[in-house]
Amino acid sequence: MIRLIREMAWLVSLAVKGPGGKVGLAVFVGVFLLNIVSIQINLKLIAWNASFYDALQKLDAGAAVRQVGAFFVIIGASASVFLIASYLRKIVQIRWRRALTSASLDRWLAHKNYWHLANDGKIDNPDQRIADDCRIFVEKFTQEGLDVAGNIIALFSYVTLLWTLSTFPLAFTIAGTFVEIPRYMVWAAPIYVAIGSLMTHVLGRPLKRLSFEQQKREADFRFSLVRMREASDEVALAGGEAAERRQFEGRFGRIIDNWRRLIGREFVLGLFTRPYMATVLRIPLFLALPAFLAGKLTLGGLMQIANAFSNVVTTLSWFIFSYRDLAELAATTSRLSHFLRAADAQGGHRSAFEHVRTAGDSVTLREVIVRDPEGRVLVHLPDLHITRGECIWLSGVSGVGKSTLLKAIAGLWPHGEGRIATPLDAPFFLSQRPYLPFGDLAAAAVYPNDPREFPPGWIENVLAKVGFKVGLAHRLGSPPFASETEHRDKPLGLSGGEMQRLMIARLLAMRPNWAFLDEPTSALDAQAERELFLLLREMLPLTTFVVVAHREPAGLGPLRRVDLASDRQPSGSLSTARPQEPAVGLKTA
Ligand SMILES: Nc1ncnc2c1ncn2[C@@H]1O[C@H](COP(=O)(O)OP(=O)(O)OP(=O)(O)O)[C@@H](O)[C@H]1O
Repeated sequence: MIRLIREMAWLVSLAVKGPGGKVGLAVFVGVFLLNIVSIQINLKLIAWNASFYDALQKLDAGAAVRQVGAFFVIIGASASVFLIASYLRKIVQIRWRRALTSASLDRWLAHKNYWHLANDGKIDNPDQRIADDCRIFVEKFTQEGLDVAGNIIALFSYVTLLWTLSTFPLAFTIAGTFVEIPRYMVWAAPIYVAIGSLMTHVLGRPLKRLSFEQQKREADFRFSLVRMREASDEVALAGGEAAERRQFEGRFGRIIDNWRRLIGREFVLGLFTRPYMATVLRIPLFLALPAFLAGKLTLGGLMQIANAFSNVVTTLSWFIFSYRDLAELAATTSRLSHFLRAADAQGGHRSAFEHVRTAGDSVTLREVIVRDPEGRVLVHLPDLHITRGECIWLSGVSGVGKSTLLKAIAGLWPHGEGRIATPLDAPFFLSQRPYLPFGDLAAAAVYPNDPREFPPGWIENVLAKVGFKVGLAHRLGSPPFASETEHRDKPLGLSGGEMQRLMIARLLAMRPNWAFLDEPTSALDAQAERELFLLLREMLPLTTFVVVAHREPAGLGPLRRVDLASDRQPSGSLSTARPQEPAVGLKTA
């Protein structure tokens, strides 16, 4: 519990420190003050009960009419304060959600944490945590947090009132003994609520776990739908509808299973809380009845004390009424803080490789061993020195570890050892599976740059050079180019080869000194590949190219071939010993 409160405080501090968070805090304090005003108005309403019912008892028509007028004034004030407070609370929610989302995105994107977290598999559905959990946390916290604080003050006010009103004792004889409980209405309230809270807690305890699980399963289901949308071509061509349907139903079935458990538990809890809520306004009347019947209270006094009592009980019962929301707030706090802490921990993540950036004009690998996550050796490179302007062809059978070696050089892959020295100027890495961002063809061509940074016609020219000619103007969209935040629902509709041409255009746009390309032309015929490589060499004469390819990349000029032989240790071996023979052969093609 203390840990949960600490995590909650940490999340709130992130929201407050973020952009607009401090103003949010000021508004939050304003809402809190309005809540106190609302308590004062409620006290007025309790007092109104005495005046109104006493007027009725005395059949004083003038006083009764005045009290009707007073009632509308009090209710008008109460409604206004409620509406203003509720509007301002939503303003706080906007500000704090923005700040918390921004803090989450910062942590997720920093140090390539999104990559490490995805590969570790420790954090499920980060998208849900950023999109949903930030929202739920802020909504629930601003609601429940204000309620806690407001209820503490309200409780103090109502108990004081109840204490002043309930001067009469409860007297009875039990087994011949005379018992007198002074101010029994004050004691009855907490006892009544304590029993209620205990019952609620016992019956509702599994709700937090179930609510946590429900959010996770919902996110898993949604992710599978998004994945299918992304892979619509592949699924359609493979005729995978039935298989996809099966797994959708499997995931949705898991939602239903947990949902049933959740509603079952809510039902059990409701068996207690519904009757409790229904009786909370009447019980005080019954409890104060002996005093009224004994003539110690007027009708107005009875109604006033009943109101004060039910206010004490309702305030104390806040825990019971809000159990479901509190369970959701607790689950969301755990999910979000777990995610943010994991991202923070990744920020301090140390690769097993010794990465150095040097001022020199070379990439040097010394005694580099790349391993898979289980520790098996994939690649052993005793010594590799690549100088500026060279072309390296990185070859080897499928699965030997070529892509993984590139990821290790990029500083992503953490499993292995050895020294990797890279120059200061940022190398360009092209992944085997090209990524298309939201936006039009121009945005995709120069990603991650902004197309608006390029002179008019420049991107079009590069695209034409790499082979986009037909319908290029239409595909580029009309300037100014679509914003990168604009959602692109319609796919760009590129063939595998066009996608690779687009990546070459990207390379030309970036003009890096160092380019590491993972199977950049595997979808193109030999003639097209040669033309593109000749173009690259012509336009980037000083760039170093390290190309992973299954066939010799012709057109880039003289090549040095680095062949990564398949030399894996037997499956299941966790040995850290180096292979007997170096797994690399250096040949000049
Ligand atoms: N994220 C990962 N988690 C676990 N193992 C991985 C991961 N990525 C790669 N591997 C392991 O590393 C091996 C080498 O993969 P890699 O993609 O580097 O091969 P490759 O030589 O580029 O193959 P190909 O020529 O088919 O693209 C794979 O067989 C796989 O077992």
